[in-house]
Amino acid sequence: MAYSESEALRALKGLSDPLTGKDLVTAGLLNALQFENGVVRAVLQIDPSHADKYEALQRATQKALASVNGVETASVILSAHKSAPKVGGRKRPQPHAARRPEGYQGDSKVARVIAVSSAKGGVGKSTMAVNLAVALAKSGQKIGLLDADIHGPSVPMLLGLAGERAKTEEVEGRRLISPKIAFGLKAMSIGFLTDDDGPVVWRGPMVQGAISRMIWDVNWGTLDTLIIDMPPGTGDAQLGLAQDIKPAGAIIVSTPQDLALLDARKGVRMFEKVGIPVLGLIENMAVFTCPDCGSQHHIFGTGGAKRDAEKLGISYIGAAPLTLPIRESGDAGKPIAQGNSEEAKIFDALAKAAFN
Ligand SMILES: Nc1ncnc2c1ncn2[C@@H]1O[C@H](COP(=O)(O)OP(=O)(O)OP(=O)(O)O)[C@@H](O)[C@H]1O
Repeated sequence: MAYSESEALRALKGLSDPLTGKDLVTAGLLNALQFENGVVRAVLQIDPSHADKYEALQRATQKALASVNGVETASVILSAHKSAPKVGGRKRPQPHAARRPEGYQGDSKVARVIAVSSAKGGVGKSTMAVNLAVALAKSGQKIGLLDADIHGPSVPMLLGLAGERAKTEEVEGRRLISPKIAFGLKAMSIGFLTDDDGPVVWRGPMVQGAISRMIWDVNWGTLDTLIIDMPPGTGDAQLGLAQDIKPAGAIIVSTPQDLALLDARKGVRMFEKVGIPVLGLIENMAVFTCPDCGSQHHIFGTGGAKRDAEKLGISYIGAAPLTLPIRESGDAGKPIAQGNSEEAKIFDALAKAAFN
């Protein structure tokens, strides 16, 4: 039998909200319910201060949805996200009360979303995401960059925006967060939304809620590409995030080191699991050229990334070298891709190859 939303809602009405005792639909927990190609996705909007109490409900919801006719896979995400408050009293028509508008924010025109991911920390994923974004913006494209690395947001520093705070603005009756503009692109990071400089220690559902908020409640306007700098790793948090964001494709960044490549394989599998195409692998820190004598050193090994990409059946987009100017420009908040250096040309070529 084919999937029917009313059957799914009936199944959900059999589950109760641990706080109010009401069924989860009546309690208003159901924030989104979508079905596509055998996969049903639900988002439960919860109060983050009671996140613990909802873990059992998350599992029960998943089980209930998986038993609905026509459903092959059910995925349920807990989100602390609340829709942007309406201002000015003007009501906008909502296509379905329990469904988030398609796309990344009802009012935005974001042509596509691409995730930049690494299975392992410290391989230069954020440096890569920032420089690819700057290279694309330099070529005249409208680019947004969302730092989804909640625990270690580095985009503010890499774009020279450390310490800046985001403001909000009213857009068509909704209060949205204004992105920061730097090097011709629009950027958003949790670093612009929090007040203290300490590490952000949040639980999974709260992280997802914060990232959803940055996607749906930021005034991105019209974009050719929104690049998401994903948190490193291939655990449940990253998987949930990939499902929540549903990017059109993912780029994996890895160093040539065996360990990083092994993890990169896990990253490829993670995206495959949720039906997100992997656009290819970019190798970072591939070679170091001695500035004094010009000799080349493959500090993290050589050849493995290309071989692995072939084995995994994904394309090998290209490589960036390990150079002092890349590191120094990152630390100084002036991405190297903005200029005309040799490195900038490499990022221009990588951006062209990855986002053509
Ligand atoms: N190609 C490169 N050449 C020289 N230094 C680099 C290069 N790529 C990244 N780095 C440096 O390596 C360090 C880690 O980079 P970055 O923060 O981009 O990694 P990451 O993978 O995003 O890390 P995390 O996963 O911890 O967020 C930074 O100091 C950065 O300047």
